[in-house]
Amino acid sequence: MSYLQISQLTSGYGRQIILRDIDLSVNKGEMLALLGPSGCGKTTLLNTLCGFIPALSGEISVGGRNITLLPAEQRNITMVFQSYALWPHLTVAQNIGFGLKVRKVGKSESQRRIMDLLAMVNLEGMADKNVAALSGGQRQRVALARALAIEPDVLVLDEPLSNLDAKVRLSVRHEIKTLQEKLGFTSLIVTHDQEEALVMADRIAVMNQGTIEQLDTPENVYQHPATAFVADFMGADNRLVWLSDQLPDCVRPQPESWESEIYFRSTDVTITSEHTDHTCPGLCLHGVVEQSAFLGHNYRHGVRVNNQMLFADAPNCWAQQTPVTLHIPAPSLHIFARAM
Ligand SMILES: Nc1ncnc2c1ncn2[C@@H]1O[C@H](COP(=O)(O)OP(=O)(O)OP(=O)(O)O)[C@@H](O)[C@H]1O
Repeated sequence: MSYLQISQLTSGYGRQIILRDIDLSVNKGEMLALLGPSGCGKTTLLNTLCGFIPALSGEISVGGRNITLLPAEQRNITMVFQSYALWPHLTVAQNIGFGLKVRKVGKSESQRRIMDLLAMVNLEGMADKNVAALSGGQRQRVALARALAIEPDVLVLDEPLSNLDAKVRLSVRHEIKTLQEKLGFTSLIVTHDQEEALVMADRIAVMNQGTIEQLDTPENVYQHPATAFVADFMGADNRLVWLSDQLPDCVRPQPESWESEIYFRSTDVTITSEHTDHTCPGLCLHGVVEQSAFLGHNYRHGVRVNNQMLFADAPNCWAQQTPVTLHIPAPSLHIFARAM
């Protein structure tokens, strides 16, 4: 059995049900990312786990202990917030030691833990600084150290990086991941940034409208999305609807009497001149280049295929109005059957 086990959980606000029959398990020492668009219920799931809102039905257990009905302070789950939620009038060390003081941990033990944590989050020498004088990245490290100080059973991170600028974000996310691997804490991180989830998490739960659409490794969620929603959300946002029997044999789904929705990434398309023959299995589409934009590492083209605009990336820029063939290799096509 997993360390954190959520079974058939339903919860919401008043009469409004937000989460329906959520099943989720997190192993000890694992970092699991909850990924999904705004409003899909990520924060509601964290709040239910932490005991800030009650479960309407279902069960939550940690290490075999049923915590479903326990008040927040008895769950030993700590949350790191997007807004840091530090005490502005206290120093770095006082913030980190706050939970230890509440738990009446002795002064010398407390001091030792604070110093260890300061070193772990690369804030040595900052113990006596006021948190108001720190940068965003430093504040989030203090918040992380404060959460870890009380050695929670589960650490919950609610969009911990979204207040940081792009560059700091990249370094802090690697720091959190390194720390998690070193200390082996069990954690749940909420994000709506797919790259962040791919980089940081051991497994990802993709959420949509209060349910989990796929719970899998980053590689599988990216390369083998289980549903059309996951494919689209993970960046395969070119979409075609075809009759299955019009598809080449190599990508034809079973049963054939179904309409197919096909998703693929613009980065997986090869643009070639109009009459190029492609030998490797996949889909060939004929169209005309209508737009191109420089993305830095390559160009993104808008190519009209029949009446639809599809996007395709290439290292070189294809001129507007050029007739082209788009080739998408079979493994890059994510095909889902649709009932007619
Ligand atoms: N306090 C509340 N009272 C009533 N409804 C709420 C409350 N908080 C959130 N909701 C609703 O619950 C749904 C899920 O919201 P939630 O904050 O869990 O989504 P989220 O996935 O975390 O979104 P975001 O990425 O924008 O933070 C939304 O429809 C939202 O309007």
